Amino acid sequence: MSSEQQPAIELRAVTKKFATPGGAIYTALADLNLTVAPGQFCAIVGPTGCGKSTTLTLISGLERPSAGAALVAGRAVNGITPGVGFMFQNDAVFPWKSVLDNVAAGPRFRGRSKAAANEAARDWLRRVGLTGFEDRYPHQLSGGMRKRVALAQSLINEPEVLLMDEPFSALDVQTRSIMSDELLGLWELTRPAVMFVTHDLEEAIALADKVVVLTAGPGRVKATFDVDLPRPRRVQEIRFTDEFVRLYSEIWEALRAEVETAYARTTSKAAS
Ligand SMILES: Nc1ncnc2c1ncn2[C@@H]1O[C@H](COP(=O)(O)OP(=O)(O)OP(=O)(O)O)[C@@H](O)[C@H]1O
Repeated sequence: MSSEQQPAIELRAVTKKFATPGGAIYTALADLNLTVAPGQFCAIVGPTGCGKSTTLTLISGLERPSAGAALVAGRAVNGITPGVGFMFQNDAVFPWKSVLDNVAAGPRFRGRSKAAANEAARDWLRRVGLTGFEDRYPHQLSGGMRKRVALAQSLINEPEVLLMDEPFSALDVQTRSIMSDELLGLWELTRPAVMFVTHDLEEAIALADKVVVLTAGPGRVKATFDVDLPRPRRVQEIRFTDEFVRLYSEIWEALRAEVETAYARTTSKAAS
C-alpha cells in the first residue's frame, strides 16, 4: 500500500480493558475497527461511557490497546505520537503564559528560535481573530477566545492528525456554533485528519465527512455514515437543509437504541 492510500488513523480489532478499583476487569472497547483517511473529518458519537475518549487516548499514545493495534500514518502507536495534536473539553492552555507565548510554545519546544516562533504565533493569532490580544493571559479571555488560543496552539504545529474530545461542550450555544464555523475554516487551511468526539449528533453531522456510531459499552462500531453535505459549510444554516434532516433521522435511529441501552444500565444500577 502506498503512503497516499494509507489511512491517517487506523484502529485494528482494538480491545481495551481496564482494571477497576474493586479488582474486576472492565472491557471498555471490544474488537473496534475504524479508519480515518488523510484530510478526513470523522466524528464519533455514542452513549455515555461507550469508550469514545478511550479511543482517542489509544491514538494519542496515552494508553495502549489490550489487544489489536492503533496506527497513525501506518505506524503502530508506541508512546506519544509526533504529528498528533489534541484539543479537549478543558482548555490545555498554560495559565501563566501570555496568549502569544501559549501559541509559540509548540514551535519553541520543537527548537525554533524565539523570533521565528513568535512570528508564526502572530500569524496564527491573526487567523483565529486574536490580533491585539497577544499580551493577555488566559484568565483575561472569554471561553470562546480561550478555545481560539487552544486551536491556534494545536494548528501551529500543523498536525497530520487532530484529536478533539468535546472541545466546545463548555461553551454557550451561540459561541459554540461560531467556533464550529471557525474550526471548519481553519481545518481547511492545513487539512489534518480529525477525530472529533461529541455527544451532539447535530454538531457531528454539521462538521464531519463521516459519522461513526459506537455501541453502548463495550464500544464497537455499530454503523458508519458518510456525510456528503457541500463544503464550505455554515453550521447554523446547513442544519435546516433536507439532506441534513434526512441524515439526522437515519443516524439517530442507529444511535437511539445504544443511548437507551446505556441509560437502562445506569437506571437499573441506581435501583439495585
Ligand atoms: N483509566 C481507567 N480505569 C478504569 N476504567 C476506565 C478508565 N478509563 C475509562 N474507563 C472506563 O471505560 C469506559 C469508557 O470510558 P470513556 O471515558 O472512554 O467513555 P466515553 O464514551 O468517552 O464517555 P462520556 O461520553 O461519558 O465522556 C467507562 O466505563 C469508564 O469508566
